[in-house]
Amino acid sequence: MNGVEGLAPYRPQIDALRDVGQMLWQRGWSVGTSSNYSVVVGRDPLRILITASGKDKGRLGPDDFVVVGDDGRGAWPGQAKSSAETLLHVVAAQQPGVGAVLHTHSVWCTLLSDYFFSQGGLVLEGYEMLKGFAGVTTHETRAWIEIFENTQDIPSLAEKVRERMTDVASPMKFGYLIRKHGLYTWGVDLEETRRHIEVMEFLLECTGRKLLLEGAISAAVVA
Ligand SMILES: CSCCC(=O)C(=O)COP(=O)(O)O
Ligand SMILES: [Zn+2]
Repeated sequence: MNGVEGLAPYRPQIDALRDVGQMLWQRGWSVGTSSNYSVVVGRDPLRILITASGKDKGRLGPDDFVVVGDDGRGAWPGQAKSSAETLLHVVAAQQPGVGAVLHTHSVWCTLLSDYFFSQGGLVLEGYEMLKGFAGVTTHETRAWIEIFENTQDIPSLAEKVRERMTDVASPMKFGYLIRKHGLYTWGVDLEETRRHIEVMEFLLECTGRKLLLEGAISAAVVA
């Protein structure tokens, strides 16, 4: 079996990820080859279909994907190099109820992840759109979105993320930010994860624009 022959059983999932890539690129959240996407295609052993590294996410080709196992390595030889951030997908996919992971690099995520970094995270609260997150039934919800320092040491970041996703007392829900880098979200399947990323991006943009508005109003009051 050569590198891409093994992808044949996963054509429906590949097509779905290509569509998501086009949408996220059009929204401006996955430009310049940034971002990576995955879906779980097997359990026992874990198998994740993930984007190959360095590809234009708005124009993903049918062979721009890799199937990896829980060590983040190709499940068979000869495949392309998987995303540089593969282990962040593996850690999320290893958690119960996670069937897909999407990572984006929007302008608002990049700026807010730096602005709120010293506070360890940011709060999303009071917005009706919070009900777009699975299990949330009221706008009177307080979602804490954690921010991790950016690093090129992905195995070490993956361990930090694992600790917070498996924290029994208060596990991270919905997603997290990486400072000056981007957003990771997950869900039971690609449909739910796509909704989560749209909701998260919407709420982060609200947070950023509100800060700008408040700044403009206080400047006007002073003047
Ligand atoms: C210009 S994108 C820098 C790398 C990155 O953060 C990313 O999301 C894409 O990396 P990949 O290896 O998955 O293509
Ligand atoms: Zn990234």
